[in-house]
Amino acid sequence: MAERPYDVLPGDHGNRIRVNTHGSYILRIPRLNRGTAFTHAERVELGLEGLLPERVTPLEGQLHRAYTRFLRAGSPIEKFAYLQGLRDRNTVLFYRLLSEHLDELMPIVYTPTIGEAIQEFSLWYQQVNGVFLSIDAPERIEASLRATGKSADDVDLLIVTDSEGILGIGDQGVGGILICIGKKSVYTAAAGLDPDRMVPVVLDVGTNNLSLLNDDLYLGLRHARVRGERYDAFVADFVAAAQKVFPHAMVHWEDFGADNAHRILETYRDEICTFNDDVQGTAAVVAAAIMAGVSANGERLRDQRFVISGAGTAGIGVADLLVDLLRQEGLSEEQARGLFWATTSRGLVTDDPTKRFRDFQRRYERSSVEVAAWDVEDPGRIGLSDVVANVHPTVLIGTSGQPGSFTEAIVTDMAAHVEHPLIFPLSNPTTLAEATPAHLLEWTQGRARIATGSPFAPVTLDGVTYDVAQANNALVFPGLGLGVAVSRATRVTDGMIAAAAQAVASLVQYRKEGQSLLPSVRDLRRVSATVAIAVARQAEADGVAETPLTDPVEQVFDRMWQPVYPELLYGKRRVAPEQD
Ligand SMILES: NC(=O)C1=CN([C@@H]2O[C@H](COP(=O)(O)OP(=O)(O)OC[C@H]3O[C@@H](n4cnc5c(N)ncnc54)[C@H](O)[C@@H]3O)[C@@H](O)[C@H]2O)C=CC1
Ligand SMILES: CC(=O)C(=O)O
Ligand SMILES: [Mg+2]
Repeated sequence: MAERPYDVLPGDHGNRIRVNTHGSYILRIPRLNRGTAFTHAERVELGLEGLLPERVTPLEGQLHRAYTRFLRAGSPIEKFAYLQGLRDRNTVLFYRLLSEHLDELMPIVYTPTIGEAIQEFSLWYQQVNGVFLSIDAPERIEASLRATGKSADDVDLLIVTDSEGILGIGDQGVGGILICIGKKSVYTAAAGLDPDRMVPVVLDVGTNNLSLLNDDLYLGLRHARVRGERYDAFVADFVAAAQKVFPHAMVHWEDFGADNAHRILETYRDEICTFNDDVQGTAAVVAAAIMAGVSANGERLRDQRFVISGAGTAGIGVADLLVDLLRQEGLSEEQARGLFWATTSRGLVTDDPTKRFRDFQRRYERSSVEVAAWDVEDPGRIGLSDVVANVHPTVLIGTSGQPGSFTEAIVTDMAAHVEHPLIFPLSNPTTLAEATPAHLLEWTQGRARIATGSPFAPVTLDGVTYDVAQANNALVFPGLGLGVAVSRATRVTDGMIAAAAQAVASLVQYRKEGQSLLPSVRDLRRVSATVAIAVARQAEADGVAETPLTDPVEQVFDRMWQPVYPELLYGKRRVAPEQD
């Protein structure tokens, strides 16, 4: 292999780098570039004299400038574009800015703004660091992974989408690469995964989005989504190539359509180290919020009745993990499943053979005998209001992408039977939330305990300020990825997902009305480290860890990349950061 422009040397949180190039190239490599922070001595040493304005600005000053520039960018999508440019110019500055203003920048680099950026991908296109794989050229997969210039030990994580179910905005074709890039940013900001050690990948299998197919600017394959055997063979080819080129990398699947999400996870979970964020990451964070809410009510999980509105990728993932946790409370699988009612666009999942429910949904089917006794509006489609009226749920979870579907009538009905209903409108982006926290609190006179998918501002009602928990898988996947990397886990077990949920829940002691059910996004680094330690310990307990855990706290901390300018080793010399 040709000499690489730089090598990250072991130790010092990934911040000792050997530079193998010279001059202006250095400014074009985001991991090496310090822009105006290069001191005069460094500029001489590295051949950068005359390529930068005279005045040196250390990192602190650059942060001030970048933040000022960020604030001046007008709309959220302009802020997104600014940050995208910054990330591609200067890795350290971007991640330092993100870490220092996490709650302000996350909604830009992640949900909700990322949804808009994905929809506008082809118009706003600028080169991105990721891999584009075409179903029409499966023979190129391996070469494309190798074209990243990374070798077997360089990659911890592949973040992969086929873009069929991006957030709640559906099929977005090749633009889905941006969700992988957004997740990558969160992995680094939250858990310190080295940004160089992750590769975003889009599997371009075509799109059924007619607006994209009819858009001259659209950059992906111009044909309908390929399904069936060819699709499965393409995914299998990808997995085989990934195993060959990056044998130690976990494969993170993101935003696949419901069928493929569950099927792919089932196919590969016992074969490779893999994880579906929408199914398992969401499940862990939602379970954590439910555990916090249930214990705030002085109850147990087994005392609850759960209604899942939107029995798709995320909804069924949540139900499956809750069933595992209910079994830990002593219920049988059947008893645990009996506490769930799940709805889809076709209404309540029942054993009605005339309805086309999917296999993974049928695990939660209710018997026709049970519902025959219900008083319902339309027996042909038992909707959410019927379910709530007949079940009196204590927990209502929204993963349907149907904005406003938690109506005032449904919520007041639920709250008429439960002192503190747990109501989680989880759909993203913000515009797709099933209800707003302000409405939920107003309709329940402040009694509802709420968690949302996208961020919402606190709500004040009758003198109480309610912090709204953001039940987003961002509280889980970064720590999970870090725990897997530290332990070099060869599989992601159900136990590791449950451990992640319990780790998040352990960080919340619900003491006063209005408190959030989950730790704040501001605390993401602490949350992720806690999740990582729990996951690594569980990997060891489950016999899937390749690296022994001698001192998990130290091992996790050591592995976390810090956004500071690295020590550059240039030839035989050391180019020290920030000295003039
Ligand atoms: N907060 C978080 O961390 C996460 C939130 N989500 C959100 O959940 C939503 C769904 O995502 P996925 O599960 O990936 O999508 P999906 O397409 O797999 O599932 C959506 C489900 O909603 C059902 N549905 C559609 N209309 C309905 C209606 N009127 N009533 C009841 N059910 C209906 C569909 O039949 C389908 O089963 C999205 O908005 C997504 O952003 C997803 C993953 C993580
Ligand atoms: C958060 C996330 O993964 C989703 O909305 O799909
Ligand atoms: Mg997702």
